[in-house]
Amino acid sequence: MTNPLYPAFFRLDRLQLLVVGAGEVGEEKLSFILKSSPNARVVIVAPWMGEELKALLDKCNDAARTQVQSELDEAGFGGATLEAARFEAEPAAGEWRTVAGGTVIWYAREFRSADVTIADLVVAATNFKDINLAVHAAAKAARRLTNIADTPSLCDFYLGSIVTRGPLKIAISTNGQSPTFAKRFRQFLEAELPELETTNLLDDLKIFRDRLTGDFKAKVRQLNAVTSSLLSSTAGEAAGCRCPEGECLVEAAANTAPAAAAPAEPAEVPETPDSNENKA
Ligand SMILES: C[C@@]1(CC(=O)O)c2cc3[nH]c(cc4nc(cc5[nH]c(cc(n2)[C@H]1CCC(=O)O)[C@@](C)(CC(=O)O)[C@@H]5CCC(=O)O)C(CC(=O)O)=C4CCC(=O)O)c(CCC(=O)O)c3CC(=O)O
Ligand SMILES: NC(=O)C1=CN([C@@H]2O[C@H](COP(=O)(O)OP(=O)(O)OC[C@H]3O[C@@H](n4cnc5c(N)ncnc54)[C@H](O)[C@@H]3O)[C@@H](O)[C@H]2O)C=CC1
Repeated sequence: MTNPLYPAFFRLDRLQLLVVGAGEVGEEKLSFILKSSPNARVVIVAPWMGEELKALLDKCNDAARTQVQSELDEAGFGGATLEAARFEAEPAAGEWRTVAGGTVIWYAREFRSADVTIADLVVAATNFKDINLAVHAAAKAARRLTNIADTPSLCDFYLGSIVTRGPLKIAISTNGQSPTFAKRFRQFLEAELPELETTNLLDDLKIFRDRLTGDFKAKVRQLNAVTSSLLSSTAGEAAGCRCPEGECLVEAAANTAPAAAAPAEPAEVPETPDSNENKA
């Protein structure tokens, strides 16, 4: 079977998300969305909201109340954010903030076609096929990107399992074939990828990258040289080396760190088939 899905990473603080339905599935979708993108702006339309989702949102809100601006800035969530979308002259049944400046607003009523106009992305998660179909029809008529949770064939995009390690974000999809495998593979990667070392490695690489001078090709050469140990550690594993607890990566991070402190002269590295030098 072919797999033509194209992954992209959305900035949900700049986009408005509409979720129709706030029961079990709405809770599952929103818990992962807010975990990965706590700065998201979300509008929920549903006559009732499940207790678990309410509890999750209350917890986010409580944490947000004790948040101080400096912590937000430090976590990279500072600065201007977009206002959350609202339905004019309609009272919200609930409004929650998150630590990262995200907002969730709930309107306790049935879905109306015009609701989709406030959103860039629409997720339908009600337990009624006909309502989900109505959400799909309205969203597509308004050319919104649409996810109909119970009908993969109507989805413009799938929600994936997500692994976050500092700046590294990995999204997993099985092309809709086995969400349970996506979940298990997430758990596998979460267990394998050390949080601190992965974050440090990427932070060092950013420092190194920011200090590079010279033309594009020279920069690519230096970045390839300093990261080549990452590939050799993978090659080591392929050759039978089983490093427990992600030690290969830790080692690679350690080897990379000194280079981050003082960028080396452009190193001559052999061309590899995946060399990026000619790509902008
Ligand atoms: C197409 C897709 C559309 C979409 O929702 O975007 C879709 C569709 C459906 N899911 C169903 C069931 C389950 N979904 C999960 C879990 C997750 N589902 C997620 C994504 C996706 N689910 C998209 C494809 C992703 C891909 O390409 O792989 C994850 C990854 C992300 C997320 O939800 O945010 C999240 C794991 C998050 C994590 O833990 O990391 C579990 C397991 C569990 O809950 O423990 C079960 C029960 C067991 C099972 O069926 O596997 C059903 C049948 C409903 C029914 O039978 O009534 C449908 C409809 C159908 O397939 O027809
Ligand atoms: N994609 C996925 O990962 C999964 C999808 N599903 C499918 O998702 C669907 C939803 O199931 P649950 O969340 O368990 O249902 P649920 O009964 O827990 O919640 C339904 C929600 O829809 C809302 N709703 C009902 N009528 C509405 C209307 N006219 N307008 C707006 N909101 C309305 C309710 O207020 C409630 O919040 C099912 O069809 C199920 O097959 C189920 C499991 C996983």
